Amino acid sequence: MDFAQYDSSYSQEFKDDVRALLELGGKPNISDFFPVLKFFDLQGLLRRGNLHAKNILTIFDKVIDKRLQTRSTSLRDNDVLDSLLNLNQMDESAFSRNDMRHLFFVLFIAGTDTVSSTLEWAMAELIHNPSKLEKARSEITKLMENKKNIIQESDIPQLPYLQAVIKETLRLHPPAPFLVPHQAIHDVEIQGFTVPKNAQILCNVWAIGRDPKLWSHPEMFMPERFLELKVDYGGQDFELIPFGAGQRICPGLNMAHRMLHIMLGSLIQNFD
Ligand code: HEM
Repeated sequence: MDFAQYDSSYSQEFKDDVRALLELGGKPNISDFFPVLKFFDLQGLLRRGNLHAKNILTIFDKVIDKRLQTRSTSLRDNDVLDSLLNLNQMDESAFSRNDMRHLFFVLFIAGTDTVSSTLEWAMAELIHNPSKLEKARSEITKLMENKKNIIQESDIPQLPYLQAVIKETLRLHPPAPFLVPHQAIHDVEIQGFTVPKNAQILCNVWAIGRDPKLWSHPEMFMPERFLELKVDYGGQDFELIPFGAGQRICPGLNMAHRMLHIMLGSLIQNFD
């Protein structure tokens, strides 16, 4: 079963369920404003979300079953699934099959649509701004002149304009526009506002990314701004936090950083 095979029915089903779950998660939910209504799930968001989540978990079950059939009794260590199955076989109580299904669930939900939607936005912005696309292409062509292969991870630091394109895309189109809901564990005062204990906190990074007090011409796609600004999305510069910040910052940041640059870079390098 190969998720990367675009014509496989599993990968299509899986993609549709992930997309549907993320769309449901991004919809305004009346229960966020009136928590007393949570139980009634008036918009059916929870009910529909649970259906898609169940489908995804079933697909993982099939993947795990198939691997269990093909793998021999000895412990193999070929990929993440093998390593997790080894852990599970060594001590089922320490790492159960259910833990495995849910670990894959969170990794795939958090790590697929976020990267693909950022890539789609980057391509859309570049297509609407052909001079910026040309600038990105010439930077890549120049660097790769004497190299035979497509962009590698080690090339990323030498591609400042490509890096600026990714930052500018995440500024304008953060895939998690409100980050992930957090909860205040005690009363806290921030700049004169009291946030009461247990309040749900949504951080509007979409609005921060377009705040005219922070960015000049905030609605314009201008990667050049990042060539001068020393601002990064590592969680230290609060004007650009598409991955969040602090203790719960996205653990996939480094992987996403590499994937975004390599994928966008090789698309620009190889297609017109
Ligand atoms: C453009 C790509 C991505 C963006 C913008 C992004 C953004 C985020 C954000 C905003 C959060 C919540 C942070 C918070 O609680 O405030 C998060 C959490 C998370 N992300 Fe990412 N992410 C991306 C890619 C990935 C990838 C590739 C993976 C792994 C394969 C991943 C795995 C996770 C996980 C497991 C969490 C939950 C962490 C926790 O609950 O503490 N993400 N991400």
